[in-house]
Order: sequence, then C-alpha cells, then structure tokens
Amino acid sequence: MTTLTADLKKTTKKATKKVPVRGMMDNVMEQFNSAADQINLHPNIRKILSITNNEILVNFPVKMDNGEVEIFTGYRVQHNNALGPYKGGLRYHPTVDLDAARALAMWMTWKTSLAGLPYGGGKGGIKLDPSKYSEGELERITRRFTFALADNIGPEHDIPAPDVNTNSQTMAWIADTYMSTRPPAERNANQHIVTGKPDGSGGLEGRDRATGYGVYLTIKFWAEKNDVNLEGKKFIVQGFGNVGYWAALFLERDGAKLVAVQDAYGCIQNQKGIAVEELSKYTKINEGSIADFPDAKPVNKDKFFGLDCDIVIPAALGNQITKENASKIKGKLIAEGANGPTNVEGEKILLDKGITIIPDILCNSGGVVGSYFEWLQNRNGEIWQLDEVMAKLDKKMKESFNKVYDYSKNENIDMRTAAFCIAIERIEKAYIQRGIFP
Ligand SMILES: NC(=O)C1=CN([C@@H]2O[C@H](COP(=O)(O)OP(=O)(O)OC[C@H]3O[C@@H](n4cnc5c(N)ncnc54)[C@H](OP(=O)(O)O)[C@@H]3O)[C@@H](O)[C@H]2O)C=CC1
Ligand SMILES: O=C(O)CCC(=O)C(=O)O
Repeated sequence: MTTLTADLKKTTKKATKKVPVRGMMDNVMEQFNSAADQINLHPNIRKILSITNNEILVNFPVKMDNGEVEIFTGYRVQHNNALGPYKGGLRYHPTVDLDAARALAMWMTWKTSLAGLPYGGGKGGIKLDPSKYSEGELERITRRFTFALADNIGPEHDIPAPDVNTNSQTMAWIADTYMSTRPPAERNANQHIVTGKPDGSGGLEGRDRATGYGVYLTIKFWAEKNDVNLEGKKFIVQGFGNVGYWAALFLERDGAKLVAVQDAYGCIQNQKGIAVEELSKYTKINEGSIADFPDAKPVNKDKFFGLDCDIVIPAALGNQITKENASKIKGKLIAEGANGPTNVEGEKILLDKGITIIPDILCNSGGVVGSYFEWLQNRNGEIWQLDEVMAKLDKKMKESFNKVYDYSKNENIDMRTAAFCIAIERIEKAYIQRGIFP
C-alpha cells in the first residue's frame, strides 16, 4: 500500500511537472525586444510599448435557443494609439483569452505602423466555439457583446474588424447594434465603427479578398526580387478560411499549384494539384470542412508542415510552426497569412536552414489596409469600385514590401526584425515629435 502511494506520488509529480508552454505574448515580446535592441530604442518608449494601454473584459448573459441563459466572456485589448485609433479584429474561438488578445493587439500596432496607416493596435473576441451555437444565438451573442463594449469602442477611437470565425455578417450585427446606441441624428455618422461589413451595408468591395490578395502579392514580390517563377511552384496552406482561400486562389491564378491543405477537421494532399474553387465548393456541402475531399488523399495532421512543397502558407492560428516541426519543413518560403504562426524557437531553426519568412505584420497587412479604405469610404460618404480598391491595395503592399526587403538587405537582418524596426521607428518618431522625451 505504502509502495503504491509512493509510486502514485512519483507518477503524479512527473505528470504535473510542467514543461513551460510559450504563450503568444512571449513570442511577440521577444520579437519586439530584438528589434528594439537593433534600433537602440529609447528606454522610455520601450517601457510604454511593452505594455497595453487598456484591457477590457466583459461578462455578459445571453438567452440560448432552449431558453436558458449562458454567460460569455469577451475581451478587447487596446495596445497603443500613438499613431491613431486602435484597430484590429475580433476572434470567436476557445483559445481567446487575455494573453492571446494582448499579443494580437501588439501585432496590430506594429502592422498598422508598418503599413503607414493612421492607426494604433487593438484586438479582442469571445472565448467560445461558434460551431456549438445556432445562427440566431451567434447574432444575440454578438449584439450583447457589442452593447457591453459600446463605451470602449468608437469609429474614431477603436474600430474592430473580422478575424477567425467572424465575418461580414458579424460586422453587420455589430454596426447595427452600435449605431442603435447613438442618438438618431448621429447614427449614420457612425457607420465606420467596424470594417469588413457586407458591401450593401457600408462595406468595401474587395475587403473580403484583401488579406489573401496581400499574402499572394508579398509572395509575388519576393519571387520577382529573387528571379523565381511562380509557374508550377507547389504550395501548402494551413487554414482554408478567408485568408487561406483567397491567397490560394490568387496563387493558383498565377500558375502555382496547391498540393495540401489543413483545417481544424482534416488534412489532405494531392501532389498533382488541388483545384481551389472545387475545394471551396466542396467545403460548402461539407459543413465548412476540407476533410475527405474526393480529389485528394487524407494525411495525418502532424505530417502537414513536412509535406513536399516550395511555399508554406500558415493561415490559421498562432504557434503552429515550432521547434517540434520547423526542421521538417521542405518549402523555401514561408508566407505568414496568420498572426504569430511561427514561434521564436521555430523561426530560429528556419532561419538557420536558410528559409525566408515573410512576416505576418507585412504578409497579412492587406486586410487592415482594405479596412482603412473602408473606413475612409464611410467617413467621406463615398462608394469605391473594386478595380480602384485592388489597385490602391497593390500600391500600398508594394511600398511596404520594398521597405522591409531593402531594410533587411541593408542591415543584413531577417525580414521580421526589419519589419518590426520600421514599425517601431515610426512610433518612436511620433513620441519624440510630441516632445514627451528629451
Ligand atoms: N480575416 C482577415 O482579414 C485577417 C486574418 N488574419 C489572420 O489570418 C488567420 C486566419 O484568419 P481567417 O482566415 O480570417 O479566419 P477564418 O475563420 O475565415 O478561417 C480560419 C481557418 O483556420 C482553420 N483552423 C482553425 N483551427 C485550426 C487548427 N487547429 N488547425 C488547422 N486549421 C485550423 C479553420 O478551419 P475550420 O474551418 O475547420 O474551423 C479555417 O479554415 C488568423 O490568424 C487571423 O488572425 C490576419 C489578417 C487579417
Ligand atoms: O482589418 C482590420 O482592421 C484588422 C484585421 C486583423 O485583425 C488583422 O490584421 O490581424
């Protein structure tokens, strides 16, 4: 008996000895600090940028279809607004918590700064699995969340947008609820409270594809700089949602070949090529998932990042490329459609192998640039045409890409550190110009 208890204690001790799990905040802070060291950032500004300005947590009740009330927890973290109103998406996912919202808000600050936008960074969402709720429940959850947040967001203060598991419908509910909290004469002047709305309700033509198109463009610009022809190049995509689908479609149109896809429910491969539109049509009759697509073979999800390809596009969640799988990656280019998909340990392995990473704050910035266009459109009472939007997006993405690429070559540093340096230097300049720091 004594032996058994002792054994049990030993096993319990072993099992509970925690291997520290790197959170998203560890990741973004290490990225920030190495860029801050590189540019010798003023210590006072380093202190300010290392913390978030505001963290809003709301618990709110919602009546479910069965008549019972469920309590939800929502977050909005406002990291920094030195350059303009807080800007960033809302995520509905079980992994949403303060750590994730803080990290994602910080990435938004660097992203908007790098893109040269008049915005700061914010992010938030609700901790929930949307697949467990009906459309009507999701609408009520979204409206109650908006109501709970209403005093802390605003079209000139903090402007949410879509992210994982939120879309133009979610944004329409938010806009409608927020506008109804304003006095009648001001309602229409608040349409730019969110971006990513449906195009019949103040949304921008092209915002749906803006992030994925931007991902494609950064790959194309990199290929042009390096004399690489995209024709026939094989790529794999993790996440076949808004970002993954559009990025894959534009790459396919340029002659590249989608050979593997992973989503939350499955992982498939066909080295001869997977037709993007066919796969998209299939997901619509398969509860949104790519699993069991007839023109591809299922693959174990742990093998995904090691599959044969030239380009890897993580377009799902954070912390996907780590020291556990980075050394298996065969592609020579990683284009980060997702936010924070590569952690610092994974990145070190990739860089040592000579793999190029187009960092998230550059690669997926087409989304927030599109959002900026939508915000301007609403503010000015205009309606922009799709070709105009795409041409402006192209120009903005090219400027950002060239800035990062040239900085990284001139300073002999990787593209992520270069992107962070440019972003932080712009914010540093704003603080210095205001005369806060001698
Ligand atoms: N939407 C935007 O404009 C922008 C988005 N981003 C970033 O891009 C990424 C994707 O966002 P978005 O496309 O909008 O989100 P969506 O909700 O449209 O799509 C998310 C995709 O990721 C998949 N996914 C979720 N969990 C996993 C998992 N554990 N393993 C593999 N795949 C998974 C989902 O699969 P399933 O459908 O099976 O659940 C789905 O295909 C996020 O990191 C987001 O922050 C960045 C900039 C802008
Ligand atoms: O469009 C936006 O405002 C932000 C989108 C977003 O959340 C992101 O870029 O990560």
